[in-house]
Amino acid sequence: MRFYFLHRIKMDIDTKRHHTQAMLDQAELLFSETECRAALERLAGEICADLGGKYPLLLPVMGGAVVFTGQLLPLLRFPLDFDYVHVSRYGDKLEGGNFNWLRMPEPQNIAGRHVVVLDDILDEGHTMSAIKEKLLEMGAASCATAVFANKLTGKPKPIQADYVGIDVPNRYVFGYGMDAAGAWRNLGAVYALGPT
Ligand SMILES: O=P(O)(O)OC[C@H]1O[C@H](OP(=O)(O)OP(=O)(O)O)[C@H](O)[C@@H]1O
Ligand code: HPA
Repeated sequence: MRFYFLHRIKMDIDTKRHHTQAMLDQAELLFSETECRAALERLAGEICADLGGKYPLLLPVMGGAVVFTGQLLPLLRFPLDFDYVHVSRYGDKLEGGNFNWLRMPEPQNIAGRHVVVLDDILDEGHTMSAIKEKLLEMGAASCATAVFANKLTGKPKPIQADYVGIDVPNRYVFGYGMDAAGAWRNLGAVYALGPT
């Protein structure tokens, strides 16, 4: 019986691995690793110029911001503090739903600080807008926003990011921290989902 279940789990994982690989094989490369690096370095230069003297508090939005943040931090050679926000409204889906607030920093760590929210993508803009509103309510002195990718949705957004790495077309994109059905956050380049 135990063998049957282990065998079953392995088959499920094999199927999932196969589907996940197929997703990448059918995807379109939008920005290569070299192009992503160049965009990151430009964006880091802008943040250094504007915020280098302000001892800001950096707040990545987990989990999509993990690659962007990990690549960006070593380029910010000035004093800063670090904490994180964890909120999700897509989960493994391709369309956003209700917010699932999983973590916000303690209000006493926000009050009076210049905060910089980091995220992988600004799509409809609801996530960044809601986070910024909360941080200002918590007493942040200012709230700057930086996203690696800004999606050109062609629709009005409740917020525009102050710092943008790349503009992506109005398609579902993944890589560089952005997931496709939970997978492929680990890619150093940015892809658009192919036909399903
Ligand atoms: O601009 P919006 O339309 O609000 O979408 C952008 C948000 O969606 C994704 O998060 P998601 O909810 O998928 O959680 P994740 O970080 O776990 O991927 C992404 O990381 C942004 O936080
Ligand atoms: N890709 C990955 N995650 C996302 C996207 C997207 O296009 N939009 C919102 N979250």
